[in-house]
Amino acid sequence: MSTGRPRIHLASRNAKKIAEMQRILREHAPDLEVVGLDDVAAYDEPVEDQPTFAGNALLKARAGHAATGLPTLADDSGLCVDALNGMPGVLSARWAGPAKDDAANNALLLAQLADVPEVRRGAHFACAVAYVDGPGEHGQLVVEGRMNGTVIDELRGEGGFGYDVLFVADEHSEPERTSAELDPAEKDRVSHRGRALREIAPLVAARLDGSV
Ligand SMILES: O=P(O)(O)OP(=O)(O)OP(=O)(O)OC[C@H]1O[C@@H](n2cnc3c(O)ncnc32)[C@H](O)[C@@H]1O
Ligand SMILES: [Mg+2]
Repeated sequence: MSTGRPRIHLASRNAKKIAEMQRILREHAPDLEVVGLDDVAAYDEPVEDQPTFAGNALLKARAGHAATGLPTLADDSGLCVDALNGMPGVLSARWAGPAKDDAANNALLLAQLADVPEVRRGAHFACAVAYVDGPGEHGQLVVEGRMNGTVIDELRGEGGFGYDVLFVADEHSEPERTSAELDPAEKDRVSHRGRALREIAPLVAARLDGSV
């Protein structure tokens, strides 16, 4: 049922990512009514085959907009590890195989970094958020956010998702807490996703308002 509020489609299959996106959007664009992939008719979702986060986020947002006719937001994100030349990067979700299993991904990353000393365990999370509401370049917006930190050598914490149990953001290194040990609001404040969504939320709100 329509609430009269501007509606936006969030094209993601990752429930925990969606929860983060919704809570950040709620704070920074409270008027938006968000609908998820489960609320719209099924459509062929694209293969995420682009070399960049921005490229994949745009693929997902374009496909979502084409299928639903709704303004669509999509996030593509991942962990880029210095000692692995930026991998897993855009391959983060499927690092240990097509099952997209967080525990298997973390176990593989830990094994790959087993001999890497702490001083060389730098990494960052990257997030591109794409918004599409029409054809061509002027029907789209893309922003990017980043969170710098370190990959530790054990799993710690119960919150968050994905690689959060292995990652200590620079802002939370003293005392050391992984992203999975932070309150949701603490993670959002420093996270790649929080930064990208806080940048795009007012731009999206203005476009939905018709003021740009
Ligand atoms: O593509 P959608 O349907 O949105 O869902 P997905 O889980 O496949 O999402 P991505 O393709 O963007 O892959 C992102 C992966 O990167 C990791 N990741 C991204 N953001 C993260 C975060 O905030 N904390 C921990 N891991 C994260 C995690 O493994 C995700 O599955
Ligand atoms: Mg994906």
